[in-house]
Amino acid sequence: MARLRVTKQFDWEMAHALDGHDGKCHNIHGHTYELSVTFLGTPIDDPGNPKDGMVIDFSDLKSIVKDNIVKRFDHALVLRNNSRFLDKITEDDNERLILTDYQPTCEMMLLEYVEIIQSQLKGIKNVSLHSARLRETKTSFAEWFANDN
Ligand SMILES: Nc1nc2c(c(=O)[nH]1)N=C([C@H](O)[C@H](O)COP(=O)(O)OP(=O)(O)OP(=O)(O)O)CN2
Repeated sequence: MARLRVTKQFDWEMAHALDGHDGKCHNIHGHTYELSVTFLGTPIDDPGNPKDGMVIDFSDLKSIVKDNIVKRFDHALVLRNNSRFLDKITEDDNERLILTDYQPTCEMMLLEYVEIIQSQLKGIKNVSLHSARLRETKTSFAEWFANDN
């Protein structure tokens, strides 16, 4: 059977700061992030199986991303764990403060999301993560492709 790709898109609101950046992005600011995830696989050929004809059920894909990424990052403030803002903002002030051990750029956050998604796919045969795109603004996004890695 032919292999093909299926894609699902998600979005959420999130703030971040790029400490040390030489432009305006060193300030705390927010974006509507859009994550697009594409899976490659062969449709299940098993009449009677509830997933017959699907590479991966869009609903299962939704659960993977919503439960593990969107629920955690939506309306979060993402700061590097040595951010200068940590003198002023704590989890008491902002219950959705997420600290990262990397600079929270579009690229680095996308790498974290790819790792999360891949860990959730372990044990699922016939399908793999093909690519993912994280859009930060109307004109800026980062992309990851399995073939590049
Ligand atoms: N390679 C990266 N460069 C920048 C990142 C990033 O994550 N990776 N992030 C920022 C800022 O956080 C923010 O996204 C601003 O980006 P920019 O595209 O410059 O946004 P603008 O709205 O100013 O751009 P327009 O072209 O006017 O839409 C900066 N760089």
